[in-house]
Amino acid sequence: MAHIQLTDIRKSFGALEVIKGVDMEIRSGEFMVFVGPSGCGKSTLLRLIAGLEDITHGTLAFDGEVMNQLAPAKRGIAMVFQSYALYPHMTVFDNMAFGMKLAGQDKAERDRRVREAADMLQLTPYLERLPRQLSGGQRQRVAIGRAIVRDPRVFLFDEPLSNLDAALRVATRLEIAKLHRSMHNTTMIYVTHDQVEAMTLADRICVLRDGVVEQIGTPLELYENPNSLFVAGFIGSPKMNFLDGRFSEEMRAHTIGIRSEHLLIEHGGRWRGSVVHSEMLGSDSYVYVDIGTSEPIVVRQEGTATLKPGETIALSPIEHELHRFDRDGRAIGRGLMKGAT
Ligand SMILES: Nc1ncnc2c1ncn2[C@@H]1O[C@H](COP(=O)(O)OP(=O)(O)OP(=O)(O)O)[C@@H](O)[C@H]1O
Repeated sequence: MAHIQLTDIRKSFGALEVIKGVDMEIRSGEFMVFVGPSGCGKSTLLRLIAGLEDITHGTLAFDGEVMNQLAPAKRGIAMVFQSYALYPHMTVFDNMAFGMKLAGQDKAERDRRVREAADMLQLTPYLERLPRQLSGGQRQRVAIGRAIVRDPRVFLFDEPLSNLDAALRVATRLEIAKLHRSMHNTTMIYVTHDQVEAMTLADRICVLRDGVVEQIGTPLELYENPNSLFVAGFIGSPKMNFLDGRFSEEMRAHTIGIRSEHLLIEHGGRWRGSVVHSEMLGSDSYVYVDIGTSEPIVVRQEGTATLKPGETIALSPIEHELHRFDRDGRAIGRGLMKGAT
């Protein structure tokens, strides 16, 4: 259990500054997810918190205690990486118990903790197996189990699911959500590229851009009220549609944004266009429509889309769901402006 405070954290590699003054508070027991484009500094920020990189400037504190100079092993953290790095010649049990053995914990306690973690992660039937006799998802659960038994104050995950196939990712994502509920006192920080992981796991998401924090909020806050074009375009799948000034004149915005589920295909709709392509996902469909913007806009329709490429259709936005952005990409409000026609 730790409350984490980052104050004006900066990190340079030689002359290159990659973390450029980050202020952030992560509450005790919170699940914080870092997202952002490749190279924005997510992993570096996590490694600074872990103590795997030195902080160039600023203060990192856990529960008010400054961590900057403290060795990683003394911080009470456990980290799970993309590669599981299990010892190939050791059983699952020994892999999980090894750290405690090194720390001199007695056998009965090691046994108890490993069994408890194995139970939590449904690994009990595999305790005597070697890593190579496990699936990728099971191996990653062993890596998580090995971290749990250390009873960390802070749990750090760096893209732990990115080596797994789609089905295993979902299953292991659910395990991690359950784990957070059962370890509700443990602060967790999780780096991912995956929208769904970020939206489903996070209490709050931090969107990083080029070494600075762009916005921090709950998944729904970021989805519904992004404070910039950048966050609007980054959070949500499919991506928010952006329409330029030609479409937004009466809204007095430089750009307007509208999510795929807030567009209606209807006769006499406001924008005319032609269908480029439809994707059927089973429960719903994405229809791509060329209305004269630089990229086709995407419309979500329930069920199976029956529209054919080349068909002309008309679309209307649900007006109060529009997002308006100024010339600098800052959000300036939702819906039509009062008094606009
Ligand atoms: N040890 C290092 N030496 C020099 N530059 C580094 C080092 N580690 C990271 N960088 C640089 O710092 C920047 C941020 O890297 P980082 O790995 O934190 O990004 P990221 O957001 O995690 O990216 P990705 O999503 O691709 O993993 C990048 O420009 C990277 O090249």
